[in-house]
Amino acid sequence: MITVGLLGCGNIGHVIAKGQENFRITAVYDSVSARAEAFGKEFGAAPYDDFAAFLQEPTDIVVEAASVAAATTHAESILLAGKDLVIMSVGALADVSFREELIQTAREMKKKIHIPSGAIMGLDNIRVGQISGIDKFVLRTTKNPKSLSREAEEKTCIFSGKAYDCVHQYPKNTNVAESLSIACGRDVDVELWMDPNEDRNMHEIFFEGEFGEAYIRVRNVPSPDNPATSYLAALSILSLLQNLDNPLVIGA
Ligand SMILES: NC(=O)C1=CN([C@@H]2O[C@H](COP(=O)(O)OP(=O)(O)OC[C@H]3O[C@@H](n4cnc5c(N)ncnc54)[C@H](O)[C@@H]3O)[C@@H](O)[C@H]2O)C=CC1
Ligand SMILES: O=C([O-])CC(=O)C(=O)O
Repeated sequence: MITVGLLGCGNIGHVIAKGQENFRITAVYDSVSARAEAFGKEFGAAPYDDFAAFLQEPTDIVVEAASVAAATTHAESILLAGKDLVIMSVGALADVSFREELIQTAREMKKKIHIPSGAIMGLDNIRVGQISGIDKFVLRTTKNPKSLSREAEEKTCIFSGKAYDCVHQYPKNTNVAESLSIACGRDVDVELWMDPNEDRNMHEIFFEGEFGEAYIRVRNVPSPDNPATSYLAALSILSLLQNLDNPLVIGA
């Protein structure tokens, strides 16, 4: 049975705890220690308020489902502790030198860094962008203003530019922009819209290159406990964890 350490006992943490199958969450850490305590009690995991002690637990893999700040602070020490790592707050990897250092550490430690598909679909084959020419790559994200903790009377574009800048301005809402950039091997173009008439978290991907062209549209149900996060993002980690020890690997 794969043992998991969970960094971040929020919305995503709860979804994966409820779906434990082929893996067990045995240790949890949250900067709000009452959350780790309550989570530990509900799901039978050991709660920690000291990160070094959390890493001492003999877990196989740590799932970061907390924040870009948490991923930035803790990713390296997780790998150095000899654990595989799942990063949900992918915006942390927008800093190329930080990302390269992490990959180097993972290589030296013979550990893996997993980036789940999260709130989008198609991340697998978007990797063809690394081996074949791309003419255009645009991510258009549209969310209800509530999901962005904002208000708006009408559909409004609040960002248009590169993923690198978008994840710094909207770290809780655009991790997918960085996942796509890493997958296709270039800093992709991003538009971020808020629309009071849209009740889903919508991501549209426009991708053209040597392979042909693709248009992917995902209209995600927001998580009831955190409308910024699509429910699909939590399901995506769950699917990754449930299949870690599956000999049959599906997708690119
Ligand atoms: N890659 C993707 O496609 C997606 C990524 N996300 C990201 O996943 C992460 C988790 O999302 P949710 O569970 O919905 O968030 P949430 O806000 O419901 O839960 C986050 C939990 O982490 C804790 N936390 C925050 N910073 C921390 C730190 N520095 N150290 C320890 N604990 C910390 C909070 O106290 C909270 O309990 C967020 O960063 C979110 O932006 C969300 C959706 C899609
Ligand atoms: O959950 C979503 O729809 C996307 C999201 O917040 C992110 O990329 O951080």
